[in-house]
Amino acid sequence: MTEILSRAERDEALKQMTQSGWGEARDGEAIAKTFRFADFKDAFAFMSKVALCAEEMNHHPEWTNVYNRVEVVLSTHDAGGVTAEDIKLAQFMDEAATDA
Ligand SMILES: C[C@H](O)[C@H](O)[C@H]1CNC2=NC(N)=NC(=O)C2=N1
Repeated sequence: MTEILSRAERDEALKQMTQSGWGEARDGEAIAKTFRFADFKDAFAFMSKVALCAEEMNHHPEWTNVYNRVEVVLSTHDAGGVTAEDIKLAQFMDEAATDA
């Protein structure tokens, strides 16, 4: 079972990711980011790429899509907080978004 990150570990990971727009959510039990794309097609292409990675990782985002925006919240439900899996998926999302 993936171990939950300590607050210090999570804050350290977040420090690196804050530059790319990730922030704390749910009182530290999740991380969140809103991605904006040129249009719906690009937003959906991003979601399709991430969906395949999430399935591969067996680690899934909570997300909403409105036209060119994708709002994402990541947390490890089984652990009740932020784990390395969330950081790994967040990093994949950042890369997938730049490919859009
Ligand atoms: C049964 C299934 O393996 C688990 O529910 C997986 C699926 N995807 C998941 N996704 C996320 N974000 N957190 C989890 O704890 C999780 N657990």
